Amino acid sequence: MDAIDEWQRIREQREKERLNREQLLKRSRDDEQKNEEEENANKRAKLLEERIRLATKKPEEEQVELDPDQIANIERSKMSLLQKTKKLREQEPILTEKEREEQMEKTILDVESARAPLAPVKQLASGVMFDQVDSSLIHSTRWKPPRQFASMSEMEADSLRRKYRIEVIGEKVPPPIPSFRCMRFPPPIIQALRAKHIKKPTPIQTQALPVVLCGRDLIGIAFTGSGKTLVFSLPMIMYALAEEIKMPLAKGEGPFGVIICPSRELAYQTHQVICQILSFFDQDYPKLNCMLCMGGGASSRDAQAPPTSSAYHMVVATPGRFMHLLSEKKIHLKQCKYIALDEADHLIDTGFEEDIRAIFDYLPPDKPRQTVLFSATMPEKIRRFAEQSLTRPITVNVGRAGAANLDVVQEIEYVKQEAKMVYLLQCLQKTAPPVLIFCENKSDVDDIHEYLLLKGVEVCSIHGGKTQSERLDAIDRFRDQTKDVLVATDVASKGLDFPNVQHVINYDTPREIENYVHRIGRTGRRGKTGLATTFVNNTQCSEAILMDLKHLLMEARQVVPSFMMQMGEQQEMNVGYRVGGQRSVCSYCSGPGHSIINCPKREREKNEQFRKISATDSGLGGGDY
Ligand SMILES: Nc1ncnc2c1ncn2[C@@H]1O[C@H](COP(=O)(O)OP(=O)(O)OP(=O)(O)O)[C@@H](O)[C@H]1O
Repeated sequence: MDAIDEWQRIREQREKERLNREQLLKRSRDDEQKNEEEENANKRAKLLEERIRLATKKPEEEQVELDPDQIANIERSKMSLLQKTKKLREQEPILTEKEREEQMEKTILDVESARAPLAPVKQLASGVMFDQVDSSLIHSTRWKPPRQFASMSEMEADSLRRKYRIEVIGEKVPPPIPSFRCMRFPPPIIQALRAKHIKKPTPIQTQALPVVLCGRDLIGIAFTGSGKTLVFSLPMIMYALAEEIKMPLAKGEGPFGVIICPSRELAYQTHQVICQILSFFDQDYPKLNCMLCMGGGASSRDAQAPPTSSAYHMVVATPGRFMHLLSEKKIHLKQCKYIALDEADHLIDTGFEEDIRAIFDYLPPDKPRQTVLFSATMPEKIRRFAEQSLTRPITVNVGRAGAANLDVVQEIEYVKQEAKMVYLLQCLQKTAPPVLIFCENKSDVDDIHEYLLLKGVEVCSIHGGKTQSERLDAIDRFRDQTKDVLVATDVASKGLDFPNVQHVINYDTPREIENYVHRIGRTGRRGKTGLATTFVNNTQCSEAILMDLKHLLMEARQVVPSFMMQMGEQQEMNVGYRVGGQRSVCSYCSGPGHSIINCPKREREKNEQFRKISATDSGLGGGDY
């Protein structure tokens, strides 16, 4: 029994050993297979990698040799930070004083123009910029130049442009047309122009009207009083007329076009110009309405209620009020294809940029539209800004942007601060009325107004502290010549058109040369000559403005007083003006006597931003207007 048990035990033992051996053998076979599979997978991955590398290999990668930059990079990576800085300093090009200054100007300008361009938010969000949009988004009108002009060769067109000193930039520029009749305006418009003694287009109108009538975007630059208002008003009327004939507007509908102005006074004036023209449309033509939309509450007597009971084909507006109506959905821009920005530099430059951007956002992003920008001055910053925001715009330029009107005789007089008021009375004798007196501050306007009233002068005044009704009343009374003298802050310096102003007196020198150009531009309009007298003294004038003034006078071939002439090279260098240099205007404000580095306008705007003074719809930006 024991032997049998023993035998049984040995058998079981052997059987166990055999099973273990088999298991071990199987495991080792499995491992081998696994290894083989892994090896194959690795081989396949390597093969694939190699194929990808070969397929995507750039020719230069085939070179095994490293290029000098790669070597330098490797070397640089081994360096300490101090060594790297030293090396970079050594590699910096040695710039001359002038080159360094130019580089600095470029950097400042790049920073200043780096803000996002004007475009509907929807368009910006989808990454579509106006200059990249297809031509189906360009507003097209039915207007065509008459055959004799359409068939004009480019050479003929250029020679006509040279004759009128017109400069154009852009593709496929329509020909200049020196006749309103040839511009195919309907009889009521021609009659309305005749009634205002407007028979022949001014140079800016000769070229810019065909551009806008064709439906192209425009950047218009021309000196003060050269008739820019008609360039953006007449095409809007023509477009509204064509649309109304095609499909009359129902109650509450419209507008087809909008003009945005930076001040209520300017909006009021432009609205009047359009209404005067519309009053010549007889029963043979559809009735067109133009709404004036501006702030100022109940006092803004001509401002209309939003269109619920009637249709408005056109709107002239200030940005703040217009934005308000848009946001309250009291007005919409679904049918609007035409938008004009008067004094665009001023609108965009000051606190209105955000309002303008918001207004653009209400325009349908996928429909064609036409944008027209106009200004008497067009600093580089605004030009860049506008070029980014328009569709293949055409720039029409008559004279240097920011240059003074050559029809104005400019006189500069040194008057001590305490003698100014008395001398003012004497100065008023220089010409017959009407005379405009400009001051920087509201309190000076009030003082002069009171003083002249006491002296028996028929005088009225305007500044930002007065009610809207008082402001418009003063403008009307000066315009209809019931008053001989208007004393004003810069609220009246931009764009306002008074007939036959004989003399503009700058009681104090404006802080910026742009304002000087606008102020003196209130005279010498419609081709007539005018006189401008500016009081200067050393208590109130900055060196930069005096240098600007000196160069502006020289450019306009005016007499430069000897004390200004003596402002020598050293002072010119102090304010950054390069005598004999190629560039002689500030790329920020077009001032001819300083550079962007020490631009008084930039300085003021920076300070204003710092103090968080934002412009309101009350007039012209911040400041003591
Ligand atoms: N072709 C023309 N012929 C004669 N007068 C004109 C002509 N076009 C416009 N005018 C008149 O010239 C005056 C100045 O026009 P407007 O106000 O449009 O000038 P502007 O260029 O806008 O000036 P600013 O830059 O000061 O705003 C107005 O009284 C206007 O009626």
